[in-house]
Amino acid sequence: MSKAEIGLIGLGTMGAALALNIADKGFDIAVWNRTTQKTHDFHDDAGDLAARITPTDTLEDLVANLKSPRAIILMVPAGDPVDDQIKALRPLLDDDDMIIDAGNANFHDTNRRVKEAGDLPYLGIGVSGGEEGARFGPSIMGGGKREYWDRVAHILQAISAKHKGQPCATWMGEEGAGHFVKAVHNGIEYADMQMIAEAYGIMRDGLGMDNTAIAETFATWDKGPLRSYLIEISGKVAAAVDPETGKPMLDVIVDAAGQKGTGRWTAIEAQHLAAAIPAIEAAVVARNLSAQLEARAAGEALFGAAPHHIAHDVLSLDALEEALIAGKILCYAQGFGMIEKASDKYGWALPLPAIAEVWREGCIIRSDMLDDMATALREDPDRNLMMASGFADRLKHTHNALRIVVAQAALHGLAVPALSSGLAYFDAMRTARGTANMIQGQRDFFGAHGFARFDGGEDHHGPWGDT
Ligand SMILES: NC(=O)C1=CN([C@@H]2O[C@H](COP(=O)(O)OP(=O)(O)OC[C@H]3O[C@@H](n4cnc5c(N)ncnc54)[C@H](OP(=O)(O)O)[C@@H]3O)[C@@H](O)[C@H]2O)C=CC1
Ligand SMILES: O=C(CO)[C@H](O)[C@H](O)COP(=O)(O)O
Repeated sequence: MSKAEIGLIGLGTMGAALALNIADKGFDIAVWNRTTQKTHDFHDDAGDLAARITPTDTLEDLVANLKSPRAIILMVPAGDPVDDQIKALRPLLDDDDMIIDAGNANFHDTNRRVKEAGDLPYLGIGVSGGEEGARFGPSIMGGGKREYWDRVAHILQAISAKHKGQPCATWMGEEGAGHFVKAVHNGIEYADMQMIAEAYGIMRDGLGMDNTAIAETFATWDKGPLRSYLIEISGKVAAAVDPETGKPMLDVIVDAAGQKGTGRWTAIEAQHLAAAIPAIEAAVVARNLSAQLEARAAGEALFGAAPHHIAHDVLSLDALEEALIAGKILCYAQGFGMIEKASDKYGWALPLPAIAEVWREGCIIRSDMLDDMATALREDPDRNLMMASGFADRLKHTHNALRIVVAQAALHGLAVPALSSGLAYFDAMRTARGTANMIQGQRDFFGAHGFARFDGGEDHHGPWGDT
């Protein structure tokens, strides 16, 4: 067999699907996995595609089976496994061979690895779409030197999702820019999922709807402005029945959300950047809180269950849909605002409209609304998305519904942290005169930190000694 065009390490959920996708698009690929049996099982199960796949038992064998200059994709868990693989590979590679970390790396690690790689070509690429996306067309966010991206772009664009024929695989910028954009994607994913879960909670506990009615509602919303992969799968999750018990799946799944860390990375980085992403942060906190099962049960025993039931004439499903539309716009406005801040801080010149475009298909947050976001960001990438005319009009029409949902949820003891953070962000961003003058007064009172005055000057002090 002739040498392969590209190599891949890590035949887990994503790596296996990505390798099949690459082979399916006509590229010969050599693969290696830490557990050798998995490599052979993978090859045995590859059907017609097996002819394009070279299974290898050692890293030396993998490297020997690749065309020079080589390109090797890592698809292993973030952190030490990536560093360990780089360490093991490095001595086997020539100077112009390339390592491509396609997992969910923390972009600070990618920045470091780019530096440590020196002249060895290194790319950090964010891949989104889960197993199905990896197999049939993910969204790909590339980071590293442009010339390195250009070397493999023909493969990455061929395997990516397409929006009206346009590949959803784009170079985002130098160093860890691709992994940064993927982290923000995941932060938005967390907030989008959390807001949908909050709407589910209002339907289940507030409006007393059963899973079938909830599933139908999501299916209806998926035909309107909320049309998106996450709304679609939420309807399917709500409709699914547990084959073991015959109960709705949602009634057998424990209400404690897992997380691998990308949302947390985004929240932490937002603090470093002084970026305002409250809905995303609220979604991360909500996952942390969800894990406190025993403490929450103790809280309910101590304080009693909240009243929950909301009358249907007070809160309609239409209002809930509008609240989700408003929440979604506000959450994306926050995410894109954070990307803009990072672009300035790290000097990446991140292409905001192209980011919206690359998220239109293939990734977990894909939705019809992203196409409109791409258009709005093309018109003016520096403007907060909530101020773009199309989105401002939608917010003018929907923010009152968000207000009603948050108010009713608060009155009935239903926690809606992401929706209420979205509303607070909206209200803060449409308030010219805020309340931070009080904070500045307090800071100056206890620490002589100084404050600016409306009538001029930056470093004034108050007459606190006289009070
Ligand atoms: N699952 C998803 O939906 C998505 C995942 N990702 C990212 O893709 C990457 C892979 O995830 P996923 O495929 O889900 O993970 P899996 O757990 O399914 O697979 C992990 C793979 O990495 C290998 N591996 C684990 N630890 C090491 C190590 N220390 N050294 C060498 N190889 C190792 C495993 O080999 P072995 O068989 O020997 O255990 C396995 O092949 C992660 O960074 C993840 O965050 C990105 C987008 C979506
Ligand atoms: O990157 C992804 C989707 O885009 C992965 O599925 C990731 O694992 C999701 O994050 P978490 O496990 O924290 O929910």
